[in-house]
Amino acid sequence: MSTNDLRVGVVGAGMMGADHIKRINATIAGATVSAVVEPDEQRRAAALATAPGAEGYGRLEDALDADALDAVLIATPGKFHTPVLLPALAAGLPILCEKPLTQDPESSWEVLEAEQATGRRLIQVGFMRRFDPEYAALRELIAAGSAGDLLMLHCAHRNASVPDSYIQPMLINDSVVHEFDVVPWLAGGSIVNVEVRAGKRNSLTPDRLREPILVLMELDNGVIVDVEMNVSIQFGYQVATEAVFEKGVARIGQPGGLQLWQDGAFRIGEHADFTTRFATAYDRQVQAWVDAARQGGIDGPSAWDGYKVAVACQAGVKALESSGPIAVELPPTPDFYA
Ligand SMILES: NC(=O)c1ccc[n+]([C@@H]2O[C@H](COP(=O)([O-])OP(=O)(O)OC[C@H]3O[C@@H](n4cnc5c(N)ncnc54)[C@H](O)[C@@H]3O)[C@@H](O)[C@H]2O)c1
Ligand SMILES: O[C@H]1[C@H](O)[C@@H](O)[C@H](O)[C@@H](O)[C@H]1O
Repeated sequence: MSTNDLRVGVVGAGMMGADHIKRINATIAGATVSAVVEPDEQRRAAALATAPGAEGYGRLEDALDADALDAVLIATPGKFHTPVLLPALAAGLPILCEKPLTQDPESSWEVLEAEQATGRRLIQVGFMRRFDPEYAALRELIAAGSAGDLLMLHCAHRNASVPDSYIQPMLINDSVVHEFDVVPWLAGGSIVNVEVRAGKRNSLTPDRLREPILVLMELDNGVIVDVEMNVSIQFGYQVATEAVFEKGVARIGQPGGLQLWQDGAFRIGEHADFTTRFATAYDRQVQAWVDAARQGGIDGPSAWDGYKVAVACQAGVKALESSGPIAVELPPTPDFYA
């Protein structure tokens, strides 16, 4: 650790938090994990074993009292983001908050108000797809217009399987949440409505879920988008987009692993889960945040972006339970985020 390093407190040392702790100490320049905040003693001890020099705490407030950190990375489950965001904001610290910002628009609005009260934009939301090189290339192509105007996006979001804790609304709040952020960022418009269609159920889907689903979005610039959301596809993890332009078609997220010709067949390796598919995106996201946090700011999706996604998710969950499109209605952008 260099004395100039940003001292990062990681809150929540489950799957994602443990991954970020390793990333910060092994890959990221200018930062060290100085505090691990995790109520579960076993998980805290396991994380501390990978973070030499870090201190362990059960609550963020205790780490703040000990002046143990300069910035906070939040990796608690979404329903426990607000109780961590509010004290971190009150302490005036830069924050990287894993998606979603919070579970609903009301609590996200409360967080926006708390951030505005600090007078600074301190929250970056972990919509890491914006840092994926392929998404960035597609966004540049769309903005350049060299293939003509963008007309449609076909998105596929496929998980091999999901844990027992994954319930029906999470198809939207935990998974399509990524498309609700990245699609407007790619296509340069706002979501005006969301519709969900559920067709034939996968017999391999856990009993508590009804999927795959098709999520349709209309943007205010006329672009329409479909997302196949699928969490029982078995073969691996695949997040792909096909963009249809006036004069061409572009694809991202195609399998890019080992190519193997054997036994009269041709195979290409595919990802098993998001940790490898988005490894570069997570690294770039955390490095951008550390660089900005060292200057006291953020460099990525803002709390306002998180709020807009919370409104889209609320419409998406309603659409899961009804038929036809549900409007996505946003209040005017507060001056602070304009
Ligand atoms: N960007 C991505 O691709 C991606 C992938 C997976 C998860 N996530 C997000 O990361 C976050 C964590 O997900 P996960 O799968 O690692 O969850 P997890 O359940 O594996 O781990 C969460 C940890 O937080 C701890 N925790 C709960 N409340 C706490 C509190 N108040 N203070 C400190 N620790 C607390 C729990 O004990 C647990 O160890 C979620 O917001 C999730 O949506 C993002
Ligand atoms: O929490 C995870 C994560 O956000 C992944 O990026 C997404 O593909 C999964 O569907 C979701 O369950």
